[in-house]
Amino acid sequence: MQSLFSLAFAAFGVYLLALSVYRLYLSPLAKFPGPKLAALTRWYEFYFEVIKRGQFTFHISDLHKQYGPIVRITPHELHVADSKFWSTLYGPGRIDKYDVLQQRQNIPRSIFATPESDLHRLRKAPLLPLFSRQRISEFQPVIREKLDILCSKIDEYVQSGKSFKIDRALSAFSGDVITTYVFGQAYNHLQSPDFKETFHEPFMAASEAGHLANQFHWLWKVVGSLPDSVGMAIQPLVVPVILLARDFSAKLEAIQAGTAKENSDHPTILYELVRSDLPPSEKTISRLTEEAQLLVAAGLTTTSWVMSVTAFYIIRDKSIYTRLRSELDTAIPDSTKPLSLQTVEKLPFLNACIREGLRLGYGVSARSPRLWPKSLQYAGWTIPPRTPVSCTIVDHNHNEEIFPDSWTFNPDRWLDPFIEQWFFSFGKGSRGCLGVNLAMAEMHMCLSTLFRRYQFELFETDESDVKLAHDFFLISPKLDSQGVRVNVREAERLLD
Ligand code: HEM
Repeated sequence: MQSLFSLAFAAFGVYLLALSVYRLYLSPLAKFPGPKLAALTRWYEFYFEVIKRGQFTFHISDLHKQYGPIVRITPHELHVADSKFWSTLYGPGRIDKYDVLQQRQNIPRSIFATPESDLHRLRKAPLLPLFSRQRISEFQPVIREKLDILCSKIDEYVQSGKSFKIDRALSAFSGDVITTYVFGQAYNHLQSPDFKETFHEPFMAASEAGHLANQFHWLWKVVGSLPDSVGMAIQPLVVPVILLARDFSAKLEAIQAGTAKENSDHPTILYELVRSDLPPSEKTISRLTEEAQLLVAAGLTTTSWVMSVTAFYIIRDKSIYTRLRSELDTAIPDSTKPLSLQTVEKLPFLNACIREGLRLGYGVSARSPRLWPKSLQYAGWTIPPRTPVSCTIVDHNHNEEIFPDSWTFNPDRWLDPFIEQWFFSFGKGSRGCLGVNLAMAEMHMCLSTLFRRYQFELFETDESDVKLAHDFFLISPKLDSQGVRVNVREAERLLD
């Protein structure tokens, strides 16, 4: 028995040795620059993502300073820090995503996580028309209705003189907008006292757990199979995501059974997907639940975070605030009348503030590798076909040649039309953001309303509360941040 054990141990040792020799010297990626440890094992990535909690993105930026614009970051992956390469890598064409990352968010059959480009195309097709400019324009009354609720809640802070967390208010707003569009009914987080109840914490916890699931693909299955009480004891924040998925499933069952009541004022995504000509295998409750989870998470966390970052910088800088207020006062002479998206989306300075907020808020901070079917050329290097290669928005947004003084919030840089070609915040190509029109509509309507109606001041909040400190795929500032806290009063009219 003991000799059998020794034999197995020795065989494992030989296997590890052979694997190491292959990865370091024989692999088609062996010639690419980068640390030997990263080429040898994914534990390198594990250390920065799991132990150091979302630090690999920053470490990759440091590796580029040492090794140049192309670096081997894992045994199987390359990373490029070059803004000019974006349009090639994320350009049009049938490009697969990296299947190793498919399990990280526990939504492997959602469009975001689907690796194969043909299957992705099939799944995305019925969603595209629902997020067109036209459809989002027709959805304005819902955004306006949620804005009215948001303003009525802010009015209570005006009356009481109490400070509040504007990031939580915006999270509740975006959450209620997207859940209304996905299910036809909101979770009414805008009504929760001090916006305490939002999906923010569960989604962030799930997002961080994704780093672990990225290494151990069975993680979500194990957590899902545990009794809730055991799961709660191990990771109390992740269980709400699993409960949420069950709630989404129950809603879908009701829709498929025809027992849920459809809202006729606007199309509702899940009803449309159930009615779509997707094959039946694509319309199962479990598959559509994953799609719903993606839509809510993608729609809520990115948009509300970018709005919070934008709001912070506008409030902090008096001259930016005053310029924006005067543009809004002119464009919206009567702030009590229904706001039109078509009016506010044309405002140059508001637009510039939002683009700059997107630049410093990033939206998504992690890499998203693509696998090209053919070999790719980059700066004299030939990248073998189907090698996972990525660029990161954080590197691009701090490219000092394109965005000089890149850590400064400077909306004016977006007033030069030349810069538009470098706007990558919503990704590119067929895998680019599905929700860009909805996100832009929410940001324009919400920020113009808030800054037209109210005068905000920061309360015990500084830049570290909005600065990316942990890449959990979603953006996280320092972990002990208390949020973006503000005092508020009614705005006085500037132009009379
Ligand atoms: C400020 C807000 C937002 C930002 C910065 C943002 C950014 C992005 C980026 C960069 C990607 C591409 C990721 C990749 O290449 O792997 C993406 C994908 C996606 N986004 Fe957004 N997003 C925002 C808001 C939204 C909203 C409101 C929705 C609404 C549901 C949404 C839904 C999606 C979906 C479904 C995908 C996956 C698309 C696909 O795989 O084909 N996003 N987003």
